[in-house]
Amino acid sequence: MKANANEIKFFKNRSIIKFEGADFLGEIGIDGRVFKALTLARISVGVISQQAVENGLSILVHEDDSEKAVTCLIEEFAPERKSGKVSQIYSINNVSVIGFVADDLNKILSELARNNVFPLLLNQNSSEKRINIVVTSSQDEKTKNIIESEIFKKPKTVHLAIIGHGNVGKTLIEQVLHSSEEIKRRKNIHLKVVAVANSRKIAFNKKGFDNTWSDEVFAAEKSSNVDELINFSKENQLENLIVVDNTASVDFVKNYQALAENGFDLVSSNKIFNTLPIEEYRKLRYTLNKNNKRYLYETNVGAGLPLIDTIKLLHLSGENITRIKGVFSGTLSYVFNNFSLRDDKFSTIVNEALEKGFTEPDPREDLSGNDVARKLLILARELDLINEFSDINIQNLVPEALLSVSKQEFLSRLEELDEEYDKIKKNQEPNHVLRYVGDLHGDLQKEKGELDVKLISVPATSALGQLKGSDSIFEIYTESYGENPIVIMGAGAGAKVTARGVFGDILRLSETK
Ligand SMILES: NC(=O)C1=CN([C@@H]2O[C@H](COP(=O)(O)OP(=O)(O)OC[C@H]3O[C@@H](n4cnc5c(N)ncnc54)[C@H](O)[C@@H]3O)[C@@H](O)[C@H]2O)C=CC1
Ligand SMILES: N[C@@H](CC=O)C(=O)O
Repeated sequence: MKANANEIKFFKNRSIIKFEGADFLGEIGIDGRVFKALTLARISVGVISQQAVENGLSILVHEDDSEKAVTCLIEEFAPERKSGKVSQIYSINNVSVIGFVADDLNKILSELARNNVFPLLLNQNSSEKRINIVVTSSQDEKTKNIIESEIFKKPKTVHLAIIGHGNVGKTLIEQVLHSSEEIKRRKNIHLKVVAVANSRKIAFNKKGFDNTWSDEVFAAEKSSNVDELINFSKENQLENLIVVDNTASVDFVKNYQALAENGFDLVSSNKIFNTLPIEEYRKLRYTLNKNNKRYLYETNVGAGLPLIDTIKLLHLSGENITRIKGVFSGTLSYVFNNFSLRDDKFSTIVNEALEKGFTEPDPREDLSGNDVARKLLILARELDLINEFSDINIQNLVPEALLSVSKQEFLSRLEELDEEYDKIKKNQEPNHVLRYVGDLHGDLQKEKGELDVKLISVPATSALGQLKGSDSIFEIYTESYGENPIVIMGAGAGAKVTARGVFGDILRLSETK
């Protein structure tokens, strides 16, 4: 029988009466006495479920009748309670019942489970495919929405919380708002941005933000706090939750665990989590598995380039990756591509990269080599290597004296780097250019690989030497491909390409939700 729009029934304010006993198997007349007692008390009975294994009965009644139902059963079964045959009679209040007809109950149950909804009661009339499920009232609207979108093929609503609305986050929100109608039409997915946060405050809009989102964030009064986000998602019973971390924050990643435990899938352009000590890295993966949640971070390396997925697939399919090297930083690509060819000062070009939105919030993260080192470590861990950040040999381009000053002071003293880099440029062999490279090598079948991050001088005619703009290049050497690496090249930084990559991760999660 086909599902039909008229067949969803929704009743709030119900209670489950639980009747539990030690061993009723083979006992005749118990059920009859239960129903007779309830009938004499003029209590109307709804969904009934019999738990053969635990030897119990669950009966749905209106919540106004719940106390009376428990009392009349306690009276009826006084002797059995005394002998211990009936162990417990009690009620679970604040539940709702949803009745529907579905062709594929398993699909619905798995969608509900993915959203942390586990029915308290379920009964099914197999010939009619009619199902009644009982859930706690704090999840009833969410349950109804999920069932409706499954059986009536209504657009599936995916609720997005965007954390960080700087270069990448702001562009992402604009891209989502711009494409949401098209995605609804083509994919039957309704993307709603319901929360936007920065380091100070968080704004919510249950209906979904529109183009005035930044005014709403400006006017928001709630302080930026993940508990606010979790409470908001619960109070509003939001299904299909994704949190998107577009910060570079060391603090925000500490919330991933709690978010996964509270029903959120995760997407991140922030690289910090994947470079934490391996124990913490593994702990989140364990929590994700346990809670049936996913974490995607394609933009962690190579911005919008399809790098992590490619490496994951190669590795998963058994291909032996023997080395990965290249220019991993869009910022340092831009800086050295331009500095090598132009007569401008090093500081001028670094400032340009900053203005173009290629750098990390603090550009010293790029110039110190930390950002490239993180990317290298993320790739190493995709290959199941257990390297730590401290294993990486990093050539830091920031002078010691500027490492611990404020970002503003660093930027105002940037010209102090000019003389040094001018010298390095001039000391190269003829027709050579500077490139800042990452190299993962060694025996990658062992527990750990060798990770080097350094500034080198290469012939201008080489593959690295011909790099342009802010392009990154990744050479992936594998056993099957021999000496000719798989090469992935393209914009390695920039708000638009990165936001597009984050958007891709959101869609990937939404489609499998
Ligand atoms: N710019 C690029 O080309 C690429 C950037 N990324 C990554 O994207 C992330 C964001 O970069 P941008 O947008 O350029 O940075 P940004 O500095 O422009 O924006 C960062 C945003 O995060 C917010 N924020 C910081 N700490 C927070 C916290 N604890 N809680 C809530 N919000 C917080 C800030 O208020 C700001 O809105 C970084 O992790 C970066 O590594 C990744 C690939 C490419
Ligand atoms: N600052 C980074 C941004 C992308 O990860 C870079 O320049 O590559």
